Order: sequence, then structure tokens, then C-alpha cells
Amino acid sequence: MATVQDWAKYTDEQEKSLYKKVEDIKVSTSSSEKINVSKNEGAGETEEPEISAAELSLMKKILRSKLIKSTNDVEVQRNDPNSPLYSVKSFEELNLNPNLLKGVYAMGFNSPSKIQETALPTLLADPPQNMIAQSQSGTGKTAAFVLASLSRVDSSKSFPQVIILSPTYELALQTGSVAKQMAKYCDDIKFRFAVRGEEISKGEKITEQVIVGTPGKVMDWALRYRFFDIQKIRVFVLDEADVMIATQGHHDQSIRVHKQLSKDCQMMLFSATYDQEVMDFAEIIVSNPVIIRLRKEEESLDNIKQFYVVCKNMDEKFSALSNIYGVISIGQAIVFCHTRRTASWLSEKLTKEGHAVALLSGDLQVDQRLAVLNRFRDGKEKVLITTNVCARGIDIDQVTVVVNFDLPIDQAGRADCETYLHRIGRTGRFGKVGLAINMVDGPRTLALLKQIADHFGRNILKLDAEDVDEIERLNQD
Ligand SMILES: Nc1ncnc2c1ncn2[C@@H]1O[C@H](COP(=O)(O)OP(=O)(O)OP(=O)(O)O)[C@@H](O)[C@H]1O
Repeated sequence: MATVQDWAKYTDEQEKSLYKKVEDIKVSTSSSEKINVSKNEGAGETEEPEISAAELSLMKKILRSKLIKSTNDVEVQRNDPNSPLYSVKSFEELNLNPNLLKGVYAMGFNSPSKIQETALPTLLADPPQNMIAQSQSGTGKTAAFVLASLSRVDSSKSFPQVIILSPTYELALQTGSVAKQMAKYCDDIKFRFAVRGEEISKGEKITEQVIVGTPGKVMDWALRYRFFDIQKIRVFVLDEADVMIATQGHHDQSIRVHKQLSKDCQMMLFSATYDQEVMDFAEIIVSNPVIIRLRKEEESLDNIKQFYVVCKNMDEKFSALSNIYGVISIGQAIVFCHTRRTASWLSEKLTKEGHAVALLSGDLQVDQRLAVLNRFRDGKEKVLITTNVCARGIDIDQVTVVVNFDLPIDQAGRADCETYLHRIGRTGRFGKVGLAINMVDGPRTLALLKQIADHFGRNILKLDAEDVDEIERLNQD
């Protein structure tokens, strides 16, 4: 059975693992059909879609030719003031504790990203300031809040001082593992995972200074069993903060914990997305926050190229996916489905066709989920079929393609733009190139995609291969 310890061991090995580099996909937008950004066009104008063999062929060609080559343009982006990776400072200039600085360098980070450079000076200053921060997916938010919170730990004291909350089991373990790597030279800082499967005997008191966990478990440990004194928490971090405080998310548990914190506890809220309602609420619960916010048009990343392919129905979507399996598995791919049922249907069908896929959904036990994700991180399977459980935070840099087998929708059936952004953000990590392919199976889904394109002010290209010259040209770009 995989354990939290296995995970930590795994990520040590991962440090040595390959870095697949892929070249930027310079697909011209001028000659391909787009989901154009406009304000008032209705869903009724969409046409009956269909997929052709030529479209599949185009998709394959783009994937094969663009993903296989390997020149990384991260350094170029780092010199571009408009890039989220741009920074003018060094980690030294951020006044980090020298042992944390050593840890950061040991992780191979040379200089801070924009969010790290912007957030850290404020978060490290005294008196402690609260912060609500937004930065695009894969731009280094984890290091920003981890470095800030570890800097506040008094390691001579043996009780919890920092709580870092994540929405899922997998993400909590990943974040804890990053924090452990950063604290590699801070021997006295100890960590405790508060996640499903971790048990404490009644009456025991937690001595570790940093608790990384999910809201339900932390609430139980803090408020129900009182395994530690919540009043002594000095830093409270909400990663994926929008879903942690949203009423459809983890609002109840997060807020119950939050209410018990002392007045001078430093609050750090981080996410790639905040809708206005959530941001308004965040500003109510966090006193005098420094707010770092992106403009709408900055939220989605240029390095993730977005496409759509039209199919008639679910079976045709399956055929399309099966057809491109060979090319999406050149790197690694995550395929998102709306329900567990579709995810297991899809994984079963792909497996029957002889494709090696992994399935991760909420149906599995947490130890099984961990084992599946670890195998995928190790590249044992190249394609992961999943649901929104993996939409946020999961950081696997070999993922070059995200497929939305189903587009994300909210409970009212509207396009869930925030989830879309988090899903496609599983690729294109820290400036790498990524490809997002959306499967559209009728006018309704096409309209959803249009809502998403309008929301972010981005064009999403149709993979259309009527024109052979076009294929060749795209192939050469
Ligand atoms: N300064 C840096 N230099 C080089 N690599 C970095 C740096 N900061 C972070 N990274 C790497 O960038 C990747 C993405 O970072 P991270 O997971 O923190 O992104 P994020 O902003 O939290 O994304 P998401 O919104 O998806 O959770 C990680 O693999 C991390 O190791």
C-alpha cells in the first residue's frame, strides 16, 4: 500500500528525473477557423459539427511535429517583462533564511518568478501582512507561500505554527513534499500531513511545526480532537483559495478553521483564479490584505495553445481520442471527463483497444489514487484519464497535452471557466509548451467553448484539415 512516506521518497527520485523539453508551437491563428471572441453571439448560430479523417490527421501532425522537438524557451520568457516568469531580483535579494535559500537552489531554481518576486517581500516583512494573490497556473505560487510560511517557523518550539490547506489529498501531499524539499537544510522544521489515512491516537499532541492537509481532516484535528492549539498558528495558507472558500467548494470546513485563528495569524490566499464573488468574500474574511490580481486577459497563458475538434457524439469523441493516442502519448497527457462514470467507461474502452491508460477518480481509495498518480509521474502510463479531482495544482512537468473529453460545466450547466483554466494549466508548467484539445460534440458544447473563449478573450482554434497546404504550412511553423 502506498503511503505518504512513499510519496516523499518518490519526489526525491523525481528530482533526478528527466525534463522533457518541447518546442513552442507556433500555429498561425490567421488561417485556421477559430472560436472567435465576441460579446453577443448566441449559441444558436453554431453549426452541426462533424469530425473528418483529415482533421484527425492534422491533429496528429501538429502534435507530432511540434511536441517532439525540444528547445526550451523558458529563458527567453524570463527576460520578457510581460511574462509571469519575468523577474528582476535574485533569490538573495529576497532576504530568505540562508538554509531555505540553499534548499531553493538545491531544487534547481535560479531566480524567482514574478509572483515569487512580488509576493515574498510583502509576506516576509514585519509586521506580517495578509495577502490574497493570483498568478497563472504553473508560475510558482507554491514556492511563494511555502517559503513565506517556513520563514515564520520558530523551530525551537515543538507545536504547530503553520497550516497549509489544499483541496485534495494528492495536492496536499505534493505541496508537503515541495515544502520538505525546500526545508531540506532546515533540520529542525518538521511536517505533519493531515490527510485521509493519517491517524493520531487520542490524547496525543502534534509536535511538528507545519501541518499540510485537507480542510476536513485539519478541522477534525484542530477543533474536534484538539490535537494542537489552533490559537498558536501564526500562518494560515489557503492554496487554491477560491475553491477553498467558495460555497460550492470547501467553504464550511475552511471557514470553521479560519474562525478559530488568532487575530494576528497571517493569512495567505493563493490561486490562479478568483471570480468576483469569491474575491469579494475573500476581502471580507481577510483583514487588510495586500491583493495581487491579474487582468482577465492575463489569466490564460500564451504557452498553452488551445484547439478544439468537432465530433458528433461520445463514441466519435472516443474514436478521435483513440486515433490520437499515439501522438498524445509522445509526452504525457491528462484527459478530463465530467463524471467518474465517463472516466471509467473511457478508460475501459481505451484499454480494450490496447492503449495503456491510468484512471484516477474519486471512486478509488486514497492509497490507490496515490499509487496511480505516482505511476503516472514515473511515466509508467502516458495517459491519465481523470475527473476534476486532478484539475488543480497537480504539477507534472512532462504533461504536454490536456484533453477535455468533456468541457467543464458548473452545477447550472454553464461553462465553468475557472475549472477550464486549472485543467489546461496541468500542461505548460513554468513556461513550458502545452497543448489543450477540447472535444466538442454538438452545438451545445460548441456554445460552451465559445463562452470560455469569450471569458478569457482568447481564440480557440478549430483543427480543420480541409486544406492540405494548410496542414503542411502549420507543420512547418
Ligand atoms: N523560481 C523557479 N525557478 C524554476 N522553477 C520553478 C520556480 N518556481 C517554481 N518552479 C517550478 O514550476 C513548476 C510550477 O510551480 P507550482 O506548482 O508552484 O505552480 P503554481 O503556480 O502553484 O500552479 P497551479 O496554479 O497549477 O497550482 C514546479 O514544477 C516548480 O518546481
